[in-house]
Amino acid sequence: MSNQNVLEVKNVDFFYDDFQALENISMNIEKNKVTALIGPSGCGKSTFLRTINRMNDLIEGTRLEGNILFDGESIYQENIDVVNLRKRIGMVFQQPNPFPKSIFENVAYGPKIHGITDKIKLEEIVIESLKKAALFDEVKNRLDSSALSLSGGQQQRLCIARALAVKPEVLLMDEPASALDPVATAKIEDLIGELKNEYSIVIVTHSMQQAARVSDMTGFFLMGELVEYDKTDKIFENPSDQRTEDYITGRFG
Ligand SMILES: Nc1ncnc2c1ncn2[C@@H]1O[C@H](COP(=O)(O)OP(=O)(O)OP(=O)(O)O)[C@@H](O)[C@H]1O
Repeated sequence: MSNQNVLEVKNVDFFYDDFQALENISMNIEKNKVTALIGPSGCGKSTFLRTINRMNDLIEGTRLEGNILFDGESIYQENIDVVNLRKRIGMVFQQPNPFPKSIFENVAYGPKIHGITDKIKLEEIVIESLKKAALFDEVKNRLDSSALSLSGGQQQRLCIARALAVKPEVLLMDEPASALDPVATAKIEDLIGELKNEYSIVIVTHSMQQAARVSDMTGFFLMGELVEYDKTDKIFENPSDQRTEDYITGRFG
């Protein structure tokens, strides 16, 4: 395999009981790039995102066929350590969901679970993660305040800091800015641009403008299929498939 691909998705079918939500998805996700997943509501973007760190395992009656390789190794092989997989492939959700604890404790939580107890080490990780999430300057004097006292945009950056604290390689983001105002959204988008130097990012977004602004690669999903996957410029300027063109020009969806 080429080492520029952090993930290789191979012929993935996905079912919720009898309902097939994904059909024969294959795509390579490149290292240190931002990959955007777009498409109309219900086309399977979030389902697909959750197959990448096996979050769908938590939903009863689901089944996956095909395979996903992460760093060349199947994440669907038996006996895989799913907790470790989710440490390496972190996730940020649509609604900021900080714990009702202090800012510090939110970020320290993951490292603590993974066995780090040394106070100085924890403090280092918290500060570094808050800096990487472009939040440190805004909260450095109130690390012991409740995370719930932060604005929505700050809470989302805190959730990003929390995800970064366990040193993931991939960051999955499911519409991370859709609950935020334009200023907070712009901050998240700037942050994504920074983070790709160090992480590989896969982002689901309803906003084609956002996909065009932040991503290197874009995949267009329609009714469970990956219709087209290419460089973002190509998708938005000269798509190969008529259905992609119809979608990006607003003719449906
Ligand atoms: N837990 C579930 N159980 C059963 N069906 C589900 C479940 N989650 C999603 N689905 C179905 O799978 C299909 C894909 O849903 P998914 O949420 O992945 O789409 P999406 O493209 O992310 O949509 P949106 O943009 O609205 O979030 C839909 O038909 C949806 O109804």
